[in-house]
Amino acid sequence: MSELVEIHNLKKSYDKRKDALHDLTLTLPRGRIVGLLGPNGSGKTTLIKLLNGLLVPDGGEILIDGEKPGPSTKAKVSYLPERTYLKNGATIRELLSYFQDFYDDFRTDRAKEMLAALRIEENARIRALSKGTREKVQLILVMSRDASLYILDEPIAGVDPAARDYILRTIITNYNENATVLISTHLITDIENILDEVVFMKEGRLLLQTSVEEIREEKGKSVDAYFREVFAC
Ligand SMILES: Nc1ncnc2c1ncn2[C@@H]1O[C@H](COP(=O)(O)OP(=O)(O)OP(=O)(O)O)[C@@H](O)[C@H]1O
Repeated sequence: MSELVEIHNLKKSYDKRKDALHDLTLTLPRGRIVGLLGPNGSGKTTLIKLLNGLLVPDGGEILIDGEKPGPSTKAKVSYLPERTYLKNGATIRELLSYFQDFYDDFRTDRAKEMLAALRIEENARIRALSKGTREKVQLILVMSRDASLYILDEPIAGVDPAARDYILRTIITNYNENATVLISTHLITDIENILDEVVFMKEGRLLLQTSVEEIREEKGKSVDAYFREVFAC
């Protein structure tokens, strides 16, 4: 079976003086949880937007399950953006039905179970929720799809530490073994226990792609400690 994501010589610049992504080549296998890590401005969100078809590359190619980002890949990719996009006036129950109508692979029962575990009321309106609860709701909606690729941009930044553990467990238990989860975050210590591998980006380029096991065994370090060493200012 081919790799789930193949990226070849990808290039993107917002202005001519500097490339946000420069000749990036990367593959993501199926069935892995991958940390997309790098300092501020290294190109993580740009890559994520390109994977979701929200930006168009200036050069190179992205293939998801053999297809360029577009309507048919959108049906296979479940995306948690950096910022919340939920309609403020909607209740959670309305959002569940909206997701059910919109995505064939949405599992309402799974979403309800997670909402109940985090004691989030389905009657609540989004505008009445705290920022962290809104983020939890959004992540629950994204993880309740049976997607091939989950792309999570900073999924736990606004969530309290106790809920982080539940959310990370939710991520591990709610994706099928052929799916891949790509997680961009600066909270490396919090997530490194669930990661299979990491991609380090620097200045729009791939610096390193390796398994977490290799960092632990060969470098004798946690991913967080290794990241701090590699990117020391
Ligand atoms: N809309 C934009 N217009 C102009 N430049 C942009 C835009 N978005 C990103 N950039 C630039 O592209 C580069 C990569 O930014 P990007 O947001 O992809 O990085 P990032 O790794 O996600 O950063 P962070 O960790 O801070 O979220 C940076 O130099 C940034 O200033």
